[in-house]
Amino acid sequence: MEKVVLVTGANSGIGLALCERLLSQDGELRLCLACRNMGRAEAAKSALLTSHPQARVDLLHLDVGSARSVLRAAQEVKSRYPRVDHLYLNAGIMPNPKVDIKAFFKGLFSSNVINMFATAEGLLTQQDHLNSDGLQEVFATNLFGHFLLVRELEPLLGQEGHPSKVVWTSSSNALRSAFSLEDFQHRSGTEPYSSSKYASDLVSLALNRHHNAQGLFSSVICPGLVMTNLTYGILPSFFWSLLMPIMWFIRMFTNTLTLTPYNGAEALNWLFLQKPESLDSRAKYHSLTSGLGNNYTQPRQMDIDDETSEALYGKLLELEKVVRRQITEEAERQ
Ligand SMILES: NC(=O)C1=CN([C@@H]2O[C@H](COP(=O)(O)OP(=O)(O)OC[C@H]3O[C@@H](n4cnc5c(N)ncnc54)[C@H](OP(=O)(O)O)[C@@H]3O)[C@@H](O)[C@H]2O)C=CC1
Ligand SMILES: CC(C)CCC[C@@H](C)[C@H]1CC[C@H]2C3=C(CC[C@]12C)[C@@]1(C)CCC(=O)C[C@@H]1CC3
Repeated sequence: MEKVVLVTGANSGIGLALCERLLSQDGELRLCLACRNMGRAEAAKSALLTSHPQARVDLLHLDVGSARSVLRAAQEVKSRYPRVDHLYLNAGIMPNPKVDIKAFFKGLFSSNVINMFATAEGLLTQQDHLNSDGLQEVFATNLFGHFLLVRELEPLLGQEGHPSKVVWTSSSNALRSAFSLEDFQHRSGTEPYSSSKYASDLVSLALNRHHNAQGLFSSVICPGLVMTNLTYGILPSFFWSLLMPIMWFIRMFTNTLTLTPYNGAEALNWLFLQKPESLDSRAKYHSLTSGLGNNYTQPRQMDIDDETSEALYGKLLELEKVVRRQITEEAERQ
């Protein structure tokens, strides 16, 4: 049977580049683009079919920021496919980003300049709000919706003799300093993006602990700094044009400025080819691009521990119960 691959946030940026690369790799794939905007999903499908006319590309309506939409989409997946071989949890948002310009110029002339361009530590804040489920939107989109999707699709992930891979698009901006177990939705801070990405690193570790035996293997990747809708939302394009020469120069000293979605998808594509049992649960797989433009993937140990990972996993299971109850009660009232 052909491999089934589902990609969230597949209609643009790194997700779309991954789809292109996967189809070039394996013409037999059954590729499912899971997107919230069906117009953009159709456009992405047409683009993929232009370069791969024989490809089997399906669309799935999925808003990962809405628990109801996740449950509905998961039902649809179960009715369409007997199993899911690769589940790419790639959709993500960074709403209302603000750059601390003073910190940037201070960092630019310090020994921390490379780390600053790689992680954005101390540079970026966002303004978040509650979504219709009463959850913080960044947490709900980047983390919880994906967690719920994995929970719902468990019967399709890792069947007898067929291990499945779950891959989270995390970030180098996943920082322990932005995350707190007591405030795992990041209600009170100003770095919800960083917190949600750190949480995805923790959840991936917990999924491996709980589900490797059943054949579900979870990994996290960092695509590097890539020019996409997400990054264009951080600064006006005029600023990006000014910054580009600096970024090309910095690329001589650090390999994390991958810049194009194709390069950024390197680690996602690399993981597709690996035996799941050979992967390291505690490593983040980084897409890197050398000064000469060569792409490669490198594992780097994450700053995570079992205790925090297990505690967060427990809290997410609790929250899942609450959200499911809420949805059932609302359905009964209608
Ligand atoms: N660009 C970068 O430098 C980096 C990006 N990342 C991560 O890479 C991932 C992909 O982002 P990138 O390609 O850069 O940015 P894009 O904005 O191009 O892609 C994000 C994708 O996620 C989708 N999406 C957002 N919210 C939802 C939702 N509620 N339900 C379903 N889909 C949704 C978007 O759909 P729509 O078109 O409808 O908005 C879009 O397809 C994200 O997780 C991001 O955090 C990590 C590190 C660096
Ligand atoms: C104010 C300006 C003249 C220059 C600001 C530069 C910053 C916009 C960038 C420096 C490091 C970048 C970075 C990201 C966004 C843009 C920067 C902050 C990310 C946070 C984008 C999303 C990620 O997940 C990781 C990236 C790390 C580096």
